[in-house]
Amino acid sequence: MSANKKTLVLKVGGALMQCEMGLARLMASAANIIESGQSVILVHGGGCLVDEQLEANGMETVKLDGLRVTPEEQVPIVVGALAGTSNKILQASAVKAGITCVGMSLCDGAIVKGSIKDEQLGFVGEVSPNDPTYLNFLLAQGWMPIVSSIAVDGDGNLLNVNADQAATVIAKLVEGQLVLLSDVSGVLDGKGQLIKTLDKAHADELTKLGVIEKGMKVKVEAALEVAQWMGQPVQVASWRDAEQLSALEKGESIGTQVMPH
Ligand SMILES: Nc1ncnc2c1ncn2[C@@H]1O[C@H](COP(=O)(O)OP(=O)(O)O)[C@@H](O)[C@H]1O
Ligand SMILES: CC(=O)N[C@@H](CCC(=O)OP(=O)(O)O)C(=O)O
Repeated sequence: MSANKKTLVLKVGGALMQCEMGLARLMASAANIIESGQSVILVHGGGCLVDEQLEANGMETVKLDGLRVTPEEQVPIVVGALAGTSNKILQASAVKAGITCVGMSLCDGAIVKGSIKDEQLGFVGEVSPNDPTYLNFLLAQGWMPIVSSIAVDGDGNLLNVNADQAATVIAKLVEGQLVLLSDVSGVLDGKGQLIKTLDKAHADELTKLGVIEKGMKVKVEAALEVAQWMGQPVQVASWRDAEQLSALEKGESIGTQVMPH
């Protein structure tokens, strides 16, 4: 791997797992980027798969400010949908695209420290960067880690972590370039138009107005946190435009550029 290129940390949302064409395109782009000498880490969600699995088991989905309230009885279903089904769907697609990948979660190699975020949310985790050794080892082999957002705390509780928040921690761990890929072209304004650049003041204003809400509120907060931490913009874009990812290398922007200031 080239030493002067930052590792690309791509976060994909759950809707991708239900779109075969989107999956194939994303993996083809990732394969090209890896081929060009840049390392890639894929961090993924799977919220819609969790919703489906909960419903199939007669359980309710409750969210607070974009985060799933996760009572103890839902933990096995959440873990199965994220660390199991979602992770393996992505691995299968990566292998098909010729990528050597390793399926993992936030529980592996002590990469992060996890704790319960807020008792109100149940088994929802907050994570902080801990030790990048395992990830760096995988990247040094030219392999692509595929990371689900399941973590564990010091007491051995499995925790459900929002995948955008998981991606911020992975980006910090490897000091990588973070791109949050969702099912929308980026952050949209009140008229549904794409916002090309977004700073904190503008994001706060749109959040107050209710234009940025739910999952996008969590995503923008995650993007702002990493942009400020790294001192460089973070992109929020669509996985439907995965072929545009190569434009990033040329310094071009895709989707919404979330600014550090
Ligand atoms: N201002 C906004 N711009 C774009 N999407 C928004 C906005 N506010 C709320 N959303 C919602 O946020 C969703 C993306 O967040 P989320 O569902 O968590 O995505 P993912 O699963 O890809 O992480 C969009 O599909 C949209 O429904
Ligand atoms: C605590 C929390 O909200 N966890 C998320 C984890 C999955 C996720 O974030 O998936 P997307 O990226 O597809 O939204 C959830 O259970 O839905």
